[in-house]
Amino acid sequence: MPSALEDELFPSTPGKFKIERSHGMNRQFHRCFASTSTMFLWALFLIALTASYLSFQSFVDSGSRYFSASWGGIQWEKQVRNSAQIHRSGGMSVLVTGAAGFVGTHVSLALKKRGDGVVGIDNFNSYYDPSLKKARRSLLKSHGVFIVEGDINDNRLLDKLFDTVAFTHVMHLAAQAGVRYAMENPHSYVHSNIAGLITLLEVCKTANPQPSIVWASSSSVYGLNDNVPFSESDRTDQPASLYAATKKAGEEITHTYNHIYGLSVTGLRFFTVYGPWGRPDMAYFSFTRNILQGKPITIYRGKNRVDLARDFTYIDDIVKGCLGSLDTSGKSTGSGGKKRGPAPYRIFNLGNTSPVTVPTLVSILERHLKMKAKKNFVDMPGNGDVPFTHANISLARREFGYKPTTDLQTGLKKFVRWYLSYYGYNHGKPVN
Ligand SMILES: O=C(O)[C@H]1O[C@H](OP(=O)(O)OP(=O)(O)OC[C@H]2O[C@@H](n3ccc(=O)[nH]c3=O)[C@H](O)[C@@H]2O)[C@H](O)[C@@H](O)[C@H]1O
Repeated sequence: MPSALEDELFPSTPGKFKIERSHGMNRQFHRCFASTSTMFLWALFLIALTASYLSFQSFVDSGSRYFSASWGGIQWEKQVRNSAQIHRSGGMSVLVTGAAGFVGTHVSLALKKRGDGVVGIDNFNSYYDPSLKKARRSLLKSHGVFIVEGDINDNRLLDKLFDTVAFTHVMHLAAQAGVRYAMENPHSYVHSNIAGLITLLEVCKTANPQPSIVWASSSSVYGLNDNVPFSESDRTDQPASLYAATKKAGEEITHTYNHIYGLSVTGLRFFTVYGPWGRPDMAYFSFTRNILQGKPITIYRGKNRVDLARDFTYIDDIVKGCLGSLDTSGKSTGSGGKKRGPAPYRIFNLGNTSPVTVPTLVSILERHLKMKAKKNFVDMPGNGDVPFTHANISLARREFGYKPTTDLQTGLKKFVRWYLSYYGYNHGKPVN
């Protein structure tokens, strides 16, 4: 005989229905009641199942976070504090974000060499070969600079760093770089250049004392501006790429934090920085690799076959600009998230003031490499590039004596020397 529950679940035999009807209203009421309580039991069961799944998930998440965290602990704190030690009078302790990046490595090294305290943070992402970033980390380690592996979106890590060291300055260089890659992976620009920036500023605003912030904007904010040379007061509301748009947004976002919380902010518009330990995604670097490997290179051309040009700026000049900015940044005025008075908000171009065309860049590389490039000229695709850049640097010169001294010929010679010593002529694989 089928049970009552089976009856509820399988009321499909026509004969049965007839019998049930003949039992009248009382039977109907019991059926209805039994059906509601069954559904109620099932609902309870499902809720309990979901709740236990969710709590298991959060246990797994927090567990994996705990176990995979590469930071924290007494030894870690000791390394952070040692790295942040200041070894000159009037020195600063600087948190350098993106410290395993191209500019980050050079700036960290220069600060350390003059006796400032430096702690780096870098997420070692794979936008380009992470082994180059790790080699830069080893270089910094040999000079006493410790890089914490972590993301600037991790506010717990940032809080912990500020709990461990009272940083006087933040040199914020962590970013998703690259103009054309923004069409491939737009969200990575939002993640690093917008969300990451805000996470960092939130931590800086509540830190006590608040640090002064110097950060990397970009020449690309000038976008379709055609006033030459580009001055800081020129319009920057016509970005040509999402990369440029996120950097411009960064300028507006930092202004807000300066205005509301009294954070001292200096934005640096870098103009196509190049040099030893550079970024493999940039033209001068990938051209070098391809020329050495006998592979063709693509040279973009503008409208009416006009050559593209960039105000290529050598890394050592950029480093001087970064240190000059840190030295003159002025203090933040807030504390505990409250503004106490107006704080400096500055923006500077850091360029070279002498644009060079891309074909000229290639011929300089050919000379240094003693090899001919296989050149493919193609019309510039609509991918965010701008036809030329040219910096007016008078503001930075006036404020902290910024004066670039390395021309492209000299700078590329140093780059090629480094490239060959790092990768050798067998290209691609580091020699050590
Ligand atoms: O100043 C900046 O704010 C930016 O500078 C840099 O961007 P760009 O000036 O675009 O440098 P880069 O890619 O080296 O291309 C150089 C030239 O080579 C041309 N180019 C490029 C690639 C190629 O295959 N062929 C080619 O002709 C290309 O059309 C261009 O004319 C940084 O990458 C960026 O992160 C940001 O910091």
